Amino acid sequence: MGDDTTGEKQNQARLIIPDFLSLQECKELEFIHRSCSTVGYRPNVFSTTLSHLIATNSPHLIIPFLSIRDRLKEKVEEFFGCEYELSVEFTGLISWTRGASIGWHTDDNRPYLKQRHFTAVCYLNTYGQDFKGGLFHFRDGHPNTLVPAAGAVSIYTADDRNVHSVDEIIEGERLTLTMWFSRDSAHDEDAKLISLLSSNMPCSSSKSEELLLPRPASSNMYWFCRGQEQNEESGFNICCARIYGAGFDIYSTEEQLSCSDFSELLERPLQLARSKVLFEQEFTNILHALQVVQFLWWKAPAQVNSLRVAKRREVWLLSELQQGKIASLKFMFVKDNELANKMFRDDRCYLYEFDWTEFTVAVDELEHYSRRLQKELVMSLPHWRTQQIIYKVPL
Ligand SMILES: O=C(O)CCC(=O)C(=O)O
Ligand SMILES: [Fe+2]
Repeated sequence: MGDDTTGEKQNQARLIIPDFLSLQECKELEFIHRSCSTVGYRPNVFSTTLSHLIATNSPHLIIPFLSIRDRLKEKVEEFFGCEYELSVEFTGLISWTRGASIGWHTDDNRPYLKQRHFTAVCYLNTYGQDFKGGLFHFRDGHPNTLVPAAGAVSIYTADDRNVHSVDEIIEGERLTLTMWFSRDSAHDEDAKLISLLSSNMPCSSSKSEELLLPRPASSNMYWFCRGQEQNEESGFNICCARIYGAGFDIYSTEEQLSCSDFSELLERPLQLARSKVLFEQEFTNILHALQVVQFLWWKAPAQVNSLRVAKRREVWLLSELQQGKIASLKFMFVKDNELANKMFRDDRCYLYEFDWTEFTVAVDELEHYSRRLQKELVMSLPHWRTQQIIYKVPL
């Protein structure tokens, strides 16, 4: 994000820090977003909120947000001189794809947004490398244009000292971690999240050992259409499109693929295939399959050297019949293949030399990763309940 862009100290209205997050932190949040996001609140925008993670049986995935969230809040309070006064009003991963943009606005520009006092936007990927378009502009003052780069954060007041806009995305997916802070503790998201967690968490000791697997929300939250009109005859399911976009196919062992219950199909066990080869293991549902695929792409470069020996799984060559089934599934879940490809096809996943052994390691590694986060969550929750605040508990 440019050179020294430390913002307008004169009126203390904005602060830009180029390397606030490590690349590893950016990649981990990217993994979470690509595994869990739903269709967002504006055209061509996707989002992953903390409450959504809790509601879809993935509460442990809020753990990677915590230290970043704590550091950001501290930074905002320090810069604006309001130590211990702010509440987090919203935390979410937001991605913008082709066609998304926003004109001049302030972040408190609606009566129901007046509680938003400060904004922090962390850029998780990089202009020119991961997406084209999507430059950020402040209308007044300096700096006026920000070129998003992974790890940078931009902090500013949500009022009219910081009228801003984002250029249209031309290609790729522009990803941010966006947070809003309020001086009004009535708008604290932590209290709501803690109460959600308490009602959604497996609390008995036997259950807390059980591996948390994602549970899809209602199918319309994953259905993307041009112009956002809900239409099953056009558009596509974003979870399927992301799996296809990474070079995999989806296979179901269901005897009959019927169109009437087609969205339920994604809530049932599914298998993954690639280049006419089927992987033995069944995944619990489409979100679980998607999570495995995204985990592989997150970890792939490092995994080659992994010493862990995976439990062996078989792979089989697909029969003609199975290939037919794969094609009908694709036809059901991706009506607009051209649009799905434009949005989610990642050529890097095709160039990469794929290997089923490495994939098997990724499946096991994901389980270890989830168990580790789960353990941390179970240990942290009592502290959060007592303090009524969500934070990284030193364990
Ligand atoms: O992503 C950005 O750079 C800013 C987005 C924004 O202005 C908003 O969501 O209000
Ligand atoms: Fe904004």
